Amino acid sequence: MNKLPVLEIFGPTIQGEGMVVGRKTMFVRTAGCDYSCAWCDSAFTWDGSAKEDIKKMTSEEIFAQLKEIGGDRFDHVTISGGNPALLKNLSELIDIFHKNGIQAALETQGSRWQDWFLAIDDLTISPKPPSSMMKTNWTVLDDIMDNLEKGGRLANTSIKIVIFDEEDLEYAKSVRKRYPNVAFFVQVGNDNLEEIAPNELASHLLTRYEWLIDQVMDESSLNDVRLLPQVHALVWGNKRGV
Ligand SMILES: C[S@@+](CC[C@H](N)C(=O)[O-])C[C@H]1O[C@@H](n2cnc3c(N)ncnc32)[C@H](O)[C@@H]1O
Ligand SMILES: Nc1nc2[nH]cc(C(=O)O)c2c(=O)[nH]1
Ligand code: SF4
Ligand SMILES: [Mg+2]
Repeated sequence: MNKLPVLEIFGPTIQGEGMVVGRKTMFVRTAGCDYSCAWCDSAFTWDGSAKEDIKKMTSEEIFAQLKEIGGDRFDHVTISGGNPALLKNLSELIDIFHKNGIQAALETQGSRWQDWFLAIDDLTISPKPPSSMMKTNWTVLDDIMDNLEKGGRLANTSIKIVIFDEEDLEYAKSVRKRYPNVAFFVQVGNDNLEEIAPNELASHLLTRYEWLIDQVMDESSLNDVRLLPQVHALVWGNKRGV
């Protein structure tokens, strides 16, 4: 029986980021990542600190838990991590969603391809800028975008770049230029993962948002783009499971 490493199942909540921001959704968060971004807001998925909480679950068990906590109050599930693209066998889970009239979204960084990407309804690829300290493998990312285009999935796909500084903006510009036919989002980086007061964080992130808006407004190579903060961070701060 195919089992998946799961760290969190929660919702319904709003999708706080990117292409379907604001949409009511459930979340399934898988364990494990091939990256270790300097500013990862979900480091517990890969740094060992939540090792004891990882549950090996079948697709049926995951769906049963989603129904147990979400009832009939959802029709959309976002799979995030960690990097869910490390898992070969997510087709079964996506099939269960679709058979039950539920759409599937994915959050991944574009470092690995899986054939089941072609079945995802809202696919977010989030390549990592220099501030993350990670290095983009352009060959892999080109292949992913190519496979999605050949599979007729570009309308279901978006690119989302998190921005902390000017160097990240340059990186975003190069990604935009490389993949001009894909919906493109820039997202405010949260550089205060220790803050526990949501209002303090919101006020700080809105200042960062204004800075990002100013930068992008001045940039002719970033015209057909959307800029967003993480809405869940504005509402709930750094709280987990929201
Ligand atoms: C935790 S990651 C999991 C999915 C996948 N590993 C990825 O990075 O795309 C989910 C999203 O949160 C973003 N993210 C992580 N840390 C962040 C931070 N400190 N500020 C803003 N966005 C962040 C990532 O770039 C990604 O788009
Ligand atoms: N509400 C909410 N929206 C999100 N969008 C992407 C998230 C993620 O961690 O992947 C996330 C999350 O953790 N919570
Ligand atoms: S790729 Fe995603 S989960 Fe992995 S370290 Fe970076 S932000 Fe965190
Ligand atoms: Mg998150």
